[in-house]
Parts: sequence; C-alpha cells; structure tokens
Amino acid sequence: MTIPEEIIERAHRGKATKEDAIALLDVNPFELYTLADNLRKEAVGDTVTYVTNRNIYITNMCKGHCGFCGFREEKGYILTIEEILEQVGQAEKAGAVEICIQGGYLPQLDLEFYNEIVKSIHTNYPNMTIHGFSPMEIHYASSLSKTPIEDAFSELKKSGLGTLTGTSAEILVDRVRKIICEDKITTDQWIETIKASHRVGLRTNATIMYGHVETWEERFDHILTIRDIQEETGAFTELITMPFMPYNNSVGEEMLRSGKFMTTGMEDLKMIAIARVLLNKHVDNLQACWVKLGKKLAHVALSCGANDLGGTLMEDQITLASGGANGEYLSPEELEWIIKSAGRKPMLRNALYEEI
Ligand SMILES: C[S@@+](CC[C@H](N)C(=O)[O-])C[C@H]1O[C@@H](n2cnc3c(N)ncnc32)[C@H](O)[C@@H]1O
Ligand SMILES: Nc1c(NC[C@H](O)[C@H](O)[C@H](O)CO)[nH]c(=O)[nH]c1=O
Ligand SMILES: N[C@@H](Cc1ccc(O)cc1)C(=O)O
Ligand code: SF4
Repeated sequence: MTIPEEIIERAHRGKATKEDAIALLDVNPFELYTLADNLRKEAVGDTVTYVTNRNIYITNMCKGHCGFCGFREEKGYILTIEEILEQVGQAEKAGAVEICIQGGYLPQLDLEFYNEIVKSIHTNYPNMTIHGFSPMEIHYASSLSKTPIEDAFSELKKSGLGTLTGTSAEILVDRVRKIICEDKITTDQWIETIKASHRVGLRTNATIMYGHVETWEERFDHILTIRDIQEETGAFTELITMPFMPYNNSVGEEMLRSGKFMTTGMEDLKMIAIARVLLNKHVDNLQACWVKLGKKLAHVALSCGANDLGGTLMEDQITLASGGANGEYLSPEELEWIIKSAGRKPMLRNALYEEI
C-alpha cells in the first residue's frame, strides 16, 4: 500500500494521529522511511549531531525490581564522591563534554547525596555538562525526605545539573508497567515528575524502551504522551527510541521461552520513522542509539528519520548487562565517519543540542 495523501499532509503539519501511525504499519516501509527522511530534512536540515560523553554508574544496586533490568545486583557498589570525580576527570581527559550519571534508587541515596555529587563535579569541572538521574530516582529521593518534587529539581539545577534523563519511561501505559516494572512510578507519576522538572527549567530528554510485552498501539500512546507534554512545556530536547535487550533479565527470558525474539532491523527503523511522523513540529531531535542498534543500523536510521547519533558513551553497563554486543565506545572520528558516509554534516553538540 502507498501512503494516503492526507496522512502525508497531516504529518507535514505536525498533526498526525494515532490512526495514521497504525495505518503506516501497513504501507511500503521504504515509502515510510522516505516520508520520515523528508520530515527530518524539513525540521533540522542535513546536520547530524553527536556528543562526546561518558556514562557513570554511581551504583548498581536498586530497591526496584524491574523485570527487564539485567543491570541491578543484590550486592553491589556505591561510588564515593572521590571515585565519581576520578571518572569525570578521566572523561574530561578523553575529550568528553558531557557525563551521564545513572544508577538505581536506594534509601542511602538522598537528595543531599545527589546534590553533593552535582556540586562537586560542577566545582571541579565547571565546563562539563552534567546530564543524569531519572524521574524515578528523584521521585523516590524527594519522597524519602518529603521534599516537594519541584523544589528537588530546582535545587539540583542550582547545584549544576544541566539536564535530567528521560529514562524510567519504558512504555507509558500502566498495563505494560504492571508487567515489566510493577514497583516503578506509574504513568501519571512519570508525567507529573517530568513536568515538574520542565516547570523549573530543568530540561530532559525522552526515551521509549520497546520490543517486549507492549503492542504497537501502546508505543504510539507513549509517543503521543510525549507530544502532549511537549505542547505544554516545550522542554524535551530529544527522543531516544531504545529497543529492548532481552538477555539476562526475567522479562526477556520469558519472551525468549515463548518464541519471541529481539526486535528486527526493519522494526527498529519503522519505530524511528513513525516517531518522526508523530513528533514532527514538536520534538525535532531523534537519536539513533548505536549501542543498541549497532553502528550499521544506526547509520541506516539516519536516512529513516533520525538526526542524532548519540554519544561516545565510553561505558554502557545497562546494555551490556542485557546482552549488548555492539561495544561500549565509538570514537568521535568514527561517529563522524558514519555521519559523513550518510552524506550528512557532523556537528558536535551538548545536551541542549547547542553546537560546541
Ligand atoms: C537501568 S535504568 C537506570 C535509571 C533508573 N534506575 C531508572 O530505572 O529510572 C535506565 C534505563 O535503561 C533502560 N534499560 C534497562 N534495561 C534495559 C534493557 N534490557 N533493554 C533496553 N533498555 C533497558 C530503561 O529504559 C531504563 O529506564
Ligand atoms: N547516555 C546514553 C545516551 N545518551 C546520549 C546523551 O547523553 C544524550 O543524547 C544527550 O546529550 C542528553 O539529552 N544514549 C543512549 O542511548 N544510551 C546512553 O547510555
Ligand atoms: N543508558 C540507558 C538509558 C539512557 C538513555 C538516554 C540517556 O540520555 C541516558 C540514559 C540505556 O542505555 O538504556
Ligand atoms: S531499571 Fe532502574 S529502577 Fe528498575 S531495577 Fe534497574 S536500576 Fe532499578
């Protein structure tokens, strides 16, 4: 089937609907990729961005029990401030302009600790952009100390946090969350938390982790929720579509047992292309996550709606723990090679998509 004219027209106006997205699942996929590529060109031109960054995992322990997580350990570590600073120092030496701080949530990790981390990095490395923490972690830490969530975000911003991550979103549909992450914040709580962050001027990215127990319709509901929030706050910097890695975690093992495997390349490309259609005129930046897609598919994704290649990362414990096989580091030279080979212009950016 070819794409009906009215869908193309609505997409260009930023008004594509859930029904349009459903219809796009049945069109010739190459037509869909071309539509997404045209919308990308209209929205952001031929520049493809990337960031030199390093992931830092402050702890691998967590009070949560998400069934998709292979990263959490019962007996693990919590980094000290000194150890964190050492890793930031290594990152800076290696040319990173951003660090991405991740971890689990724990009673020991209170707002004071999060602020201390940010402050000490900010003081010692004033040029380093600090991206990190999740709505889940800050929601938990602020409820521990009965601090209103907006105050928690204001304080973190004042301490030097540049942007909050839009993780713990998974699929923003409670039916799915009950199956894969029952003890996580609910869809409404995630929305309220992210809006609180946006309200105090702490911008975030958005993520979707797909390819487990959710339906295509639920994926579209998630993307449209992101679009609704963006209409209200305008504070999302990007969306990262992350395929679920099904190894060494219970959700994945159950899936594999029932004969269902990882998403396919065509499906990953459709996901990016339909996200571009639904988010046109709302969220301009779509990241092709090379660590999950692999560098060859990430390269192809640049012609199917994506305009960002993500980071050098240097480390990726989360993907690795659940079966990632694409390495943990790509050099800026190789990221630029991939971008130029797609006929596009590379640009080093920070978390706010400003040129560096
Ligand atoms: C491991 S958590 C760390 C942040 C925090 N503990 C949280 O969950 O909000 C970061 C994100 O990694 C992603 N992730 C975890 N396990 C994954 C897997 N097996 N495949 C793909 N993404 C995964 C999820 O989207 C999750 O929200
Ligand atoms: N840290 C991971 C990223 N993030 C890339 C940047 O941190 C981000 O694009 C931006 O600079 C902030 O919005 N992407 C992944 O797919 N996986 C990571 O672990
Ligand atoms: N690192 C996590 C999620 C993540 C995504 C985007 C970020 O900006 C930060 C963290 C993953 O790979 O699944
Ligand atoms: S995904 Fe995050 S909240 Fe869930 S168990 Fe893993 S670290 Fe904890």
